[in-house]
Amino acid sequence: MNTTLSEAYKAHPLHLRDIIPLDFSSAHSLPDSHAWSHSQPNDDDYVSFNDDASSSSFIPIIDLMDPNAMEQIGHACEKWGAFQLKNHGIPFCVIEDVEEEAKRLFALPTEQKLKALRSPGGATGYGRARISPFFPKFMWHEGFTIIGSPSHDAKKIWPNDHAGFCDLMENYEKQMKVLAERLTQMMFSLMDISEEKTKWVGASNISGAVQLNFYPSCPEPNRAMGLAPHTDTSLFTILHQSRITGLQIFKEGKEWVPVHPHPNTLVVHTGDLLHIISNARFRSALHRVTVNSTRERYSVAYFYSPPLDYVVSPLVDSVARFRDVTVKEYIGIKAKNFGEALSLIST
Ligand SMILES: O=C(O)CCC(=O)C(=O)O
Ligand SMILES: [Fe+2]
Repeated sequence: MNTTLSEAYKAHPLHLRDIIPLDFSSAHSLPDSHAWSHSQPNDDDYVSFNDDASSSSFIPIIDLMDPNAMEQIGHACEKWGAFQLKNHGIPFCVIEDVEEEAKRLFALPTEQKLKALRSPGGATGYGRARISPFFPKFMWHEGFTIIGSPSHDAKKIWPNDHAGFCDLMENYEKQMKVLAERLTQMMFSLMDISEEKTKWVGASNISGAVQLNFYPSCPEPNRAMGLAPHTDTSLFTILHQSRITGLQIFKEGKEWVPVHPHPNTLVVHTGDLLHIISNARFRSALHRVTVNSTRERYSVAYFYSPPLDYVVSPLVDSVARFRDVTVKEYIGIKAKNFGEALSLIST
């Protein structure tokens, strides 16, 4: 069982108030604790998706079977820090089954979900987004984090009926890992990184996690926030989003752009660790999630990172913009300093 990523969070315990979500099923108005001061745009503020729209307005959709996929991925990671991926090889039914299990989980009564509440020093189970302590207001969101086997947490929720959930999640994690390895090899070959330095790819002790996200429909979506702006701590993240728009990427430090869901495509975000390894060539994507008044939204994120003791450093020939840091150390810096983490390790 891979519990390594949990180790990195033990030293950074959270207060229970930053872990226990609101009981959204009984929230018929927006409590002050969840009311963000300024108006949040939602997807109604954007023109609906249209394939003819200017290609520079939407993150690129890349076909993994395209002979030029690697170059396209490089370009997307430089410009956007994100892309959508089709023909990725993960069977549709695998993704659909995981989304169904996420729906089954989040539809449970609050007291049943709270049985698997993340412990203050823990990394897995049910709870608010980990970034909650860094914002003055809470988010319109519930999450469930899985590292390795989810059986320990799932058993608390479904004492006699957790095997199906666990099998589907473990299979999803396994399949995502294979895809992540393929993408890592592509990104590393774009940067001319030698095989000597990428021996960890394919190892069993990589740091991987699956995050199930639920955004209930919200009585005042324009004053609420699904997930506040953040970058992922991972090397990169592979995300499945349900058919509801909500995810937005901050493009080139200028504007929020919606990432509209497309059937059978996965979203890939560059994370902080790839930002460091590429010496800021591949930028970690600042992203956030908006909510809406009528539709619930689900997403499933797979975070992929090297083993905890791997030393992350810029693996390019130019002057290094970041100092060396182990994955575990960087997770600690991010857990304490959030948005300042990259600048704290800048040279
Ligand atoms: O729900 C989404 O689309 C994004 C989720 C996300 O950013 C995360 O889990 O880190
Ligand atoms: Fe994220």
